Amino acid sequence: MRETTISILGAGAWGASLANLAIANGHRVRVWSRRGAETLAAVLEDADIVLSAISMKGVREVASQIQSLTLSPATIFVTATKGLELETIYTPSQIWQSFFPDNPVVVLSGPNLSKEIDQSLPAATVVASRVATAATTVQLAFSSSRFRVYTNPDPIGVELGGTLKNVIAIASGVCDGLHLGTNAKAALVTRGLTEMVRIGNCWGAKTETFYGLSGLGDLLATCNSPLSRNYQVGYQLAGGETLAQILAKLPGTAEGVNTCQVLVQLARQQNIVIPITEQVYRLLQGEVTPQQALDELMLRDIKPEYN
Ligand SMILES: NC(=O)C1=CN([C@@H]2O[C@H](COP(=O)(O)OP(=O)(O)OC[C@H]3O[C@@H](n4cnc5c(N)ncnc54)[C@H](O)[C@@H]3O)[C@@H](O)[C@H]2O)C=CC1
Ligand SMILES: O=C(CO)COP(=O)(O)O
Repeated sequence: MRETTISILGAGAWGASLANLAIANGHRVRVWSRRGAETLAAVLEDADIVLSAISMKGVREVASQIQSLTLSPATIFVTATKGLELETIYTPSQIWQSFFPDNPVVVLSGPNLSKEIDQSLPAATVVASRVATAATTVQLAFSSSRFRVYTNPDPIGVELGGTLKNVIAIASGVCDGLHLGTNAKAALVTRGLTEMVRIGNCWGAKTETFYGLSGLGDLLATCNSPLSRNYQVGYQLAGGETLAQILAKLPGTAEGVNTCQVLVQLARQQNIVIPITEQVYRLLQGEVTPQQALDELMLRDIKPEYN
């Protein structure tokens, strides 16, 4: 494996885990944090790969700061953020590409609960790009005996899988918090996947991508793990806490809260039917109780499974 210079943006849970994976593979790794002493210019100097693990709300600001630096057009940008921008409905990779139109952009996403990766437990992920050689470079840089990296040619599908599942993870937390049982959970996750495909297709994502690691895989991980912050939001809402109380003590970011708002806005504009997401939104807004959200879903007009 060739030694590569990798600059990681964001020293939160996921940035730190990815930095450790890259260090364990023998690369030169520098980490930038907005609270750290090092400048972006120093951290990005001579970077072969710039990997962003910044939460959604900071992506545009950091990308715009980097735009004023001189980077080689060969520098690969990797985005590991799972969110959507409220004002533009852009995905993180679309933001990076808009600031750096001549650089390859790669999406890294999969069932990757950082706490498990920090314990060196085995995991797999996906790197996706329209530039196949860039995806392969990132695959080689991060692959190891404990982190299996697949390439994929559908970056928007891979990115949306990781982003959209966060909303279904909140719903799954509610389902478990209300002790609704295994049948209910299976129905929720499966119908949630249908919503993900429906929304993803509007963006041009391929249906098959949602049945892979970055879609179904990440859905299974986050909908079934108390380590998921999004799941925790739903679980604690079911326990009667308010969203403000939950977010005040949550360790790190639960992107599904903002993603849900963006999706409902988009679905209402474009007449996309996403009933689970709609009920999660109403719950997060305090418009319905968890039980009322469940009743709304169960009492929708009956219909064929596929249409
Ligand atoms: N923690 C996990 O298990 C995983 C997280 N992700 C995704 O990675 C992203 C980051 O997640 P975590 O590291 O868990 O969150 P975190 O809350 O631990 O860290 C967020 C990082 O973003 C930085 N940040 C936030 N706003 C910023 C701004 N305006 N300017 C500069 N930096 C800013 C913070 O300083 C921090 O370094 C999220 O989109 C999340 O969905 C993806 C896979 C796994
Ligand atoms: O995306 C994740 C795992 O793949 C992390 O999930 P949470 O952001 O819900 O903790």
